[in-house]
Amino acid sequence: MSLRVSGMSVFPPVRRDRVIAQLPQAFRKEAALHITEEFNNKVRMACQEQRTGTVGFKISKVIVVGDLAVGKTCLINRFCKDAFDKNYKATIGVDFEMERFEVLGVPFSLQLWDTAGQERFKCIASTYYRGAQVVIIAFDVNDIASLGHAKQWLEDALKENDPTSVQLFLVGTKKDLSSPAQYSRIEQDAMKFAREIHAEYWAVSSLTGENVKEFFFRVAALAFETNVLAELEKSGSRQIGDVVRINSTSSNLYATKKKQANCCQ
Ligand SMILES: Nc1nc2c(ncn2[C@@H]2O[C@H](COP(=O)(O)OP(=O)(O)OP(=O)(O)O)[C@@H](O)[C@H]2O)c(=O)[nH]1
Ligand SMILES: [Mg+2]
Repeated sequence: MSLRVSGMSVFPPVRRDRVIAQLPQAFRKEAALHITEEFNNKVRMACQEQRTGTVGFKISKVIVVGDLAVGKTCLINRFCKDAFDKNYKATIGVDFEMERFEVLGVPFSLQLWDTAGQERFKCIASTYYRGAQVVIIAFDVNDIASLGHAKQWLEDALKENDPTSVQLFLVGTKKDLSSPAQYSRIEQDAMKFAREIHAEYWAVSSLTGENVKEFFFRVAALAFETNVLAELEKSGSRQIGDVVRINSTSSNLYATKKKQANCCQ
């Protein structure tokens, strides 16, 4: 498991290509979590006003689930390391990456949990599902069966979480391997399913990098927006600086960590 948390006490400037100033748009408007063009106004104002006083650690937990070998690890590696490995190495249990962003001037991190698709590791992997704010269900656009299994992955992930507060993404992988005609056929089914489960639909290629950055930017932006809105609602007139320190998602993360320690020794 690779743990890359740099600068816990002081925040070094975030990478310039991880700065999100505008709301990134959905891949398909017909299967989007919401279709507004800009960040929520309340969120923008809160970030603007508190820009200089903001301290602390704002973070969302993201889990990536889906059948074995659909390309979950490659997707994360393309985004976090700009690397692609054509050889399959099964994830054993889970893997973990931390990715730092700056959204509307506020530091924000995604904690990305890459889980195993292989049945024999599923039991370990599922102990890490808890406390997820975002669930990404990956399927291979060249393998209709992997889309069929998405529902089961969703159910398993939601068992460990509050279904009303989780943001869902359905991601078709390996787009480079399909012809436009094949792709558009599976896209119909995938978008239909995405709408049924209230997920946002994306299609990506980790080999070429197509839509990978756009996808994670969208995930980061929507997770951030939801996170801040929830905190604003909870805190009433409290400042976003306070919000950061008592973030409920982070306390969930600690709960997950404790659970991990119990299960995996
Ligand atoms: N052509 C192509 N191959 C891909 C792409 N993404 C992944 N692959 C290949 O698919 C295989 C499986 O990729 P992984 O990312 O390891 O799959 P996984 O979902 O993490 O698998 P588990 O960890 O077992 O659950 C590897 O051989 C990758 O090289 C892609 O976008 N295009
Ligand atoms: Mg993997």
